[in-house]
Amino acid sequence: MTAVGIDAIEIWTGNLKLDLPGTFAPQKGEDPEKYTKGLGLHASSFPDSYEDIVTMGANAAHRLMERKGLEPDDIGRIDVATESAFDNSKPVSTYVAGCLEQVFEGDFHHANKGERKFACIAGTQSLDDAYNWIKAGRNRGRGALVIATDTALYARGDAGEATQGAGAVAMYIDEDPDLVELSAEQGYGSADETDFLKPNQQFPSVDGKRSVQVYLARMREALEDYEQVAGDVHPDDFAYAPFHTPFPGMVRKAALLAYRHVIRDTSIEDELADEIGRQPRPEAFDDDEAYHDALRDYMDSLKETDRYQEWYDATIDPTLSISRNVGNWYTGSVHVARISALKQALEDGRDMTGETLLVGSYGSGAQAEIHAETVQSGWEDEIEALNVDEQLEERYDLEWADYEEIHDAHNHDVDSDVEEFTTPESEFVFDGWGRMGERKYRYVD
Ligand SMILES: CC(C)(COP(=O)([O-])OP(=O)([O-])OC[C@H]1O[C@@H](n2cnc3c(N)ncnc32)[C@H](O)[C@@H]1OP(=O)([O-])[O-])[C@@H](O)C(=O)NCCC(=O)NCCSC(=O)C[C@@](C)(O)CC(=O)[O-]
Repeated sequence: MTAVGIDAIEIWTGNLKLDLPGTFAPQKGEDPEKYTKGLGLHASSFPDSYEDIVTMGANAAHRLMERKGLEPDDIGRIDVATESAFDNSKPVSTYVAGCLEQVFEGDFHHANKGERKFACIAGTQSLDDAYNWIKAGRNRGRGALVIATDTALYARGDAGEATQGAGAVAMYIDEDPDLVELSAEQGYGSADETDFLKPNQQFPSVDGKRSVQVYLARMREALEDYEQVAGDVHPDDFAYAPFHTPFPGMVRKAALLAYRHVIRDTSIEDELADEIGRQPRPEAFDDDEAYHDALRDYMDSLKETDRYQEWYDATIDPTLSISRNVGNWYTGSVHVARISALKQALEDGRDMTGETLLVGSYGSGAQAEIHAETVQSGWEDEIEALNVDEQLEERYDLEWADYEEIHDAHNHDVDSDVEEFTTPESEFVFDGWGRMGERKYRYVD
């Protein structure tokens, strides 16, 4: 069977940055360590006044197409995953195609375009659509462009304001991919939940504490479902586990639960038994409460073991390095985590070809999905070609007053006219409104 997966990937961060411990925490009267140690966040990315989900998505796709020498004719689908769309009918992918047609010869008239919505998991669902389209043989030798782009803003004063972010990830899905092959096996955990939603409103209604619990519950279901099709997962089976990362502290919680689950009935549980005992089993308890108390105690002890900490440092921590500095990119977040891990592997000189990634996506509302990816032999060139560090370094560092202005500039209910903080260069920019209320874009050399 032909391998199908991600051939190339590019990211585009919003051009502005908010320093969370340095600028945000003091204004909130909070300890900076709530951000750096608690949430695990140092900074978030924001779009400048001329940026939005279209410019960020088109800029990431432009870089990707140029680098891979792709022409519009090579692309048979453009799927955009976003939960920040500004139009209930015309998909963002049409705007992105319009942008790209300004800089490439040819057009995308024969490409199928769409938009996917299911909170943050829509990016992974778009990968599925592309994978299925290619596997079904309907692609006529062409690949799919998948773009995950979001401006994750919360209402001012909402607890979620700490976890904002903005950026896009563009991926080219093709046969015989250079980066990773996607597994056919997938596991799902899905339920009708009311934890985070935007009922025809720009900023989310969110029950933050509950959203954390729902994330953990759905991820666990997805892992169990994945094991039904792929067999039991063992920690030695995968090199990294990139997870949806609304903030690194969320993944810290998920990783501990996942580790407990995957070491159950393995030699690792046996080896740890002298130090912390064996995992509690429900049948040994008279009631649920006693079982859950025992489970919590076991997890507290597990977290402190060298064995767990070494696993966490090697397998999870490398997936969080970009997220720490950009915040939540919603649909792009798990794809940023994959890049972080592979970037760390490259910096460590690790040979990743043939290694497995266990990828956990999540979207509020709520659904989790787990699948595996096999790293391909072209991965080093793909990751080496990224300019993530330069992009992050070049962001304009917002003062508090700037932050207030730029939040207003992107608030659909506020009529504000904010000067740009950065000067666009070799990128698409928002260029005003058309006669039917459409957004217009232009490429700035
Ligand atoms: C995440 C919350 C709830 C945090 O809400 P909060 O009330 O601002 O923060 P907190 O008081 O819970 O503190 C956060 C952590 O910092 C710690 N802390 C506190 N102070 C200190 C200190 N001085 N030194 C060290 N640590 C400190 C504190 O103990 C805690 O750690 P924990 O106990 O949870 O491990 C909020 O930011 C929020 O509502 N965020 C938005 C929702 C969200 O991100 N949920 C995540 C799961 S849902 C999801 O991932 C989906 C999503 C959001 O991406 C949307 C989609 O799918 O489309």
